[in-house]
Amino acid sequence: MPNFANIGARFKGDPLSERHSRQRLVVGNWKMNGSLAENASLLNGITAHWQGAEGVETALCPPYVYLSQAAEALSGGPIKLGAQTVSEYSNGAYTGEVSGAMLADLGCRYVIVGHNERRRMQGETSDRVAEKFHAAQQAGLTPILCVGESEQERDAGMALETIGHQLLVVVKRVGLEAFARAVVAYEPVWAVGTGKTASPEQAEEVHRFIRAELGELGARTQILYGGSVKPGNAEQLFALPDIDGALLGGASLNADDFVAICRAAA
Ligand SMILES: O=C(CO)COP(=O)(O)O
Repeated sequence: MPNFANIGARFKGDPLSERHSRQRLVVGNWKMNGSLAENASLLNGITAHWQGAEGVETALCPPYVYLSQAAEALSGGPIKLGAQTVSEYSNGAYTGEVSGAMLADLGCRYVIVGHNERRRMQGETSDRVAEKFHAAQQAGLTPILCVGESEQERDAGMALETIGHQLLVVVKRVGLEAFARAVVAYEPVWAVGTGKTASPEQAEEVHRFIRAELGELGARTQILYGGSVKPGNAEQLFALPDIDGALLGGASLNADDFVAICRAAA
C-alpha cells in the first residue's frame, strides 16, 4: 500500500498483538437533535439499562446548549461528555463560537473535530480542522478527528489518498506525537446517515491504513468507525482487528440501540 502521506515510520508490528492495549470506545454524536424533555428521557433510558456495557469507554456529544443538562445527568457515572465541535480560537470577539476551555469547564473530555457535515456544510477546511484539533488539546480535551472519503473519491480509487491528506494536514500542524492523546474516526461520507455501511473489508482496509500512517503511534491510537452503525452490524465491525469502537449518529438517539452497541463493544 503506498504511503501517500509519508507521515511517519511505518508501523512494523502486528496490530492484533497490540489489541489488548487499546480500550474500546463508543461515542454518540447527537448532531442537531433533542430537546430538554427528549434528552432527559434518552439519558434516563441509557443510564437505567447500562448493565452489561461496563467494560467500554463511552461518551455522548449533545448540542452545546444541552451540555450542562447532560453533564448533570451523567455526573459520577461511567459515560463521559463530549462536544461536536470547538472554536480554533481561545477567547475573544468570535460571536457564536465556543472555546475548548469553555467545554473543559463544563466537564467535556472529548470533542469531535472535522466531522464531514462541518467540512461540507460549514466550510471547514483541513487547515481549520487542524487548528481545532490543536485548540482542543491545548484545553486538555481529547479530539476525535473525523476523516473519510466521498462516494466520488471512493469510486475514483482515491479513498486512501483523501484520508492520508486529511491526516497529513493535522500531523503537520500538531506533530505525530499529538496522536498519543487523540482518537481518529473513519467516517466514509457515503455511509453517514444513509443506511449504507462500509463492508468489513472496506472498513478494515482504511483502519489499517490509518494505523500505518500514524507510524509507531498507530498501534496505540483508538480508531473508530462511523457510518450507519446499528445493533445489527456492530458486532461484526468490532470483531475486526483494527476497529476499536464506533462513532454513532442515529443509533445514539435511541437508548436501546445505544446500549446494545456499547454492550457489543464491551
Ligand atoms: O456521522 C455519524 C457520527 O458522527 C454517523 O451517523 P449515522 O450513524 O447516523 O450514520
